Amino acid sequence: MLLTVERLTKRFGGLTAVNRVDFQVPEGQITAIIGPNGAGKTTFFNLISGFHQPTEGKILFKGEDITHLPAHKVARLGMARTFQTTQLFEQATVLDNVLIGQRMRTRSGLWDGILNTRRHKEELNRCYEKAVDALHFVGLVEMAHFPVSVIPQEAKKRVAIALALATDPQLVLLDEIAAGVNADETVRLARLIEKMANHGLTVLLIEHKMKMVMGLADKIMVLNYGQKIAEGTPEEIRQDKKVIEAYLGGEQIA
Ligand SMILES: Nc1ncnc2c1ncn2[C@@H]1O[C@H](COP(=O)(O)OP(=O)(O)OP(=O)(O)O)[C@@H](O)[C@H]1O
Repeated sequence: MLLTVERLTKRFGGLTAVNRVDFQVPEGQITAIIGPNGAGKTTFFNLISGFHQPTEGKILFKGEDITHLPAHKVARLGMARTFQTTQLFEQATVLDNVLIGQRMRTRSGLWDGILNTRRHKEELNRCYEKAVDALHFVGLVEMAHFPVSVIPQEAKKRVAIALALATDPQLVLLDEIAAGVNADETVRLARLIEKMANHGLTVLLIEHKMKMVMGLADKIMVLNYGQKIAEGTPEEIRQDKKVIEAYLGGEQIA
């Protein structure tokens, strides 16, 4: 298992956003987390990526205990997450966004940037190569020098993915990557996620678009009020009574 989570719990005052969740992410597969609004999905992502400290529980990544590691250290170990496209720098180019994002995610301070040594320059060259590779992978190399403000929404999603890929991850966390794009764009983004898995990356995604999740995921975990209420293949999840109940009156999962 690439990622193992044991009894993971996060309380915000009296509210238990994530409640004793046991969960595993197998290497090389696409795993999805679904659940109604407020179910705890984003909090779960924030916990495993080191942005929130768990109240209880344990997180193992590649066999290493990362429960109390800060986000930049988790990133350096090979876990990357996407953020909303609103966090991109609109006036900067696509390439600069990837370069800046890569540094922000894997560095804790500015000291290594200020000490402008030869080692530092070599590292910058490596960063540049990785950023260009990532743009190739997501199909954005032609837009590398466009400001983010002029590119379409789907391309912005691809920039967000390139940002994650440029940190050289083994596990990529995608947080609602298909939100706010149309049906054709959603299909194209799904193809890109498949391409990531085909290249050996492990993908964990939160997604509200059920058709996309059902078509993509090898395994799905369902959260409701912070608890895991089901886990299984898309087929198993579709037929699960608890899942159907949790979604009644909300979105359709069929
Ligand atoms: N920093 C915080 N402080 C207090 N409560 C929080 C905080 N972050 C999340 N919560 C609460 O925890 C619960 C779970 O929220 P979370 O955003 O993880 O759900 P979600 O499943 O991602 O929802 P959505 O699908 O709407 O994004 C909600 O009741 C939310 O109000």
